[in-house]
Amino acid sequence: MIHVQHLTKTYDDLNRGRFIAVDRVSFTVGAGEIFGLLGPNGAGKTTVLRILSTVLSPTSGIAKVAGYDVVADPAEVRRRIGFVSNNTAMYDRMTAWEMVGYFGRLHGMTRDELRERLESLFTQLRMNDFRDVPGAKMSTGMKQKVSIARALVHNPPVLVFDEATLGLDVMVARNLLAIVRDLRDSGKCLIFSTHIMSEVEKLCDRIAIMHQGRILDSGTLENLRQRHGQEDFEEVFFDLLSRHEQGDADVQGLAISGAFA
Ligand SMILES: Nc1ncnc2c1ncn2[C@@H]1O[C@H](COP(=O)(O)OP(=O)(O)OP(=O)(O)O)[C@@H](O)[C@H]1O
Repeated sequence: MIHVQHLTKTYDDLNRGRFIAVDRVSFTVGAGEIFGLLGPNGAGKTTVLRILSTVLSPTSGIAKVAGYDVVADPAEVRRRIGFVSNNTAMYDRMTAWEMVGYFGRLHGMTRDELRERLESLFTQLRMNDFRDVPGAKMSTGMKQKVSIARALVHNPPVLVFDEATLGLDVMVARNLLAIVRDLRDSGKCLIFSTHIMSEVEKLCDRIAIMHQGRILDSGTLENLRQRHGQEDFEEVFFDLLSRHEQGDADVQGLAISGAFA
């Protein structure tokens, strides 16, 4: 479903000069799988996800969604992907129902298709009790559900969650994680980016640890624990980051050889 190979993105930054935000990143994600991108601020997670959703173009490398290349077929990619972040803007005067419907129309859905889809989405995400509440009066949890419904309205097979739990209280965040699991169980292909270790531990089928634009290691939680001889995932994470910062030859070599891809 998602195929990323040697993806690289450089920015020409006034202060830093030519800056490599994403450095030869490779991974694949299948249907019915949650792939976690875990990394500190500035690791390059959002840049990867923006390239996948065709908002940014890569400098080099390949990114494909459901078989379509993000550079060659951006419109086909957009039909098959939904993007959820933590800062989706709401229209104050539109109700939840109107807002999700508006995005469905942008995707070219007909009136009848849309009515049926909205009924089922509002039920699935338990949004019926606030379908007529305008954006200005929504709680943070309601807004987050609207942004998930917006991303799901055209029923894409691939979904991207970019730091989606940031700023949510514990209950709302739990609710979001439960929705992500349900989506996985219904066969969707999901990427979930976060800097919160416990979220990937609880949620993700496979995890890639990203730092300074590179994937330092990836695999199931169990693979990562075993490979690094640590039961505690936090230790695995900090060990990898500090070895990378010290320029450890093993970590560099493995990343370059693609052993962690
Ligand atoms: N338009 C831009 N011009 C220059 N540098 C940029 C630009 N956008 C992002 N960067 C830099 O690229 C690097 C990766 O940023 P990115 O937002 O992808 O990281 P992230 O892992 O998502 O972190 P965060 O959690 O802080 O969003 C950072 O050093 C950032 O400053």
